[in-house]
Amino acid sequence: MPRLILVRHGQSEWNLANRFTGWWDVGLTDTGVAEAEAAGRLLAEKNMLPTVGFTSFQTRAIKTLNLVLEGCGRLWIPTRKSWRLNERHYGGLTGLDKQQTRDKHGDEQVHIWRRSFDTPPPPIEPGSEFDLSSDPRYAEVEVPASESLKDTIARVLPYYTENIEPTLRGGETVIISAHGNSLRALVKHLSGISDDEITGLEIPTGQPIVYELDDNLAATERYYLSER
Ligand SMILES: O=C(O)[C@@H](CO)OP(=O)(O)O
Repeated sequence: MPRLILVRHGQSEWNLANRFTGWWDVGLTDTGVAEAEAAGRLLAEKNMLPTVGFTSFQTRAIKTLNLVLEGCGRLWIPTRKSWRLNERHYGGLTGLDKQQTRDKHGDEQVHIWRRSFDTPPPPIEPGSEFDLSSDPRYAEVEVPASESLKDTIARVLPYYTENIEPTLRGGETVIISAHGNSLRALVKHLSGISDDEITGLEIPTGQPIVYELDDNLAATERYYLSER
């Protein structure tokens, strides 16, 4: 039966610094590296060995995928990257300190920007230091000015259906290394979680989540590998 392993990147520099990150490209901290390495060792211990990998265009997820695969002796498997697996774009909040933003705009407003299903954060100013529209990695992509979780789902799910589902149907054990919100999009779809409930689901860094799937790719089980 096909299996899908989801892993959120290890702790990033801006997770640690408490800054809104989104599409901005930051590295892993030493803790993040250790989390990814431990995830790889866990996959090896549990004999849950990926045969195909997918990740985003963002360094923290790519590095996590590589460290996980190295940890389980699978650096050699085919991997594919897509911007569609990127974190949700944080718009004009990108780079701001989360606590300072709460102090300025209030807890309620910041909670809406962070966890509303369909209200996007304010758009990024064109030409701002965090504007990625001329980054060569996004040459083929219309970089959004900001995204809600709903917008994120609208670009993650077609990629899952068109590229990942056919791979799973081929009987592969697929690992996806991605981000809090691109993984929420997948968990919402696979576990049939409502719009209201999905925003409350927190996905921890560096903890492999396993989906056991049936032949129709419906989830029969979802569990944290560390709990088995
Ligand atoms: O800053 C971000 O891009 C995300 C993930 O770290 O944060 P949040 O918890 O607000 O979705």
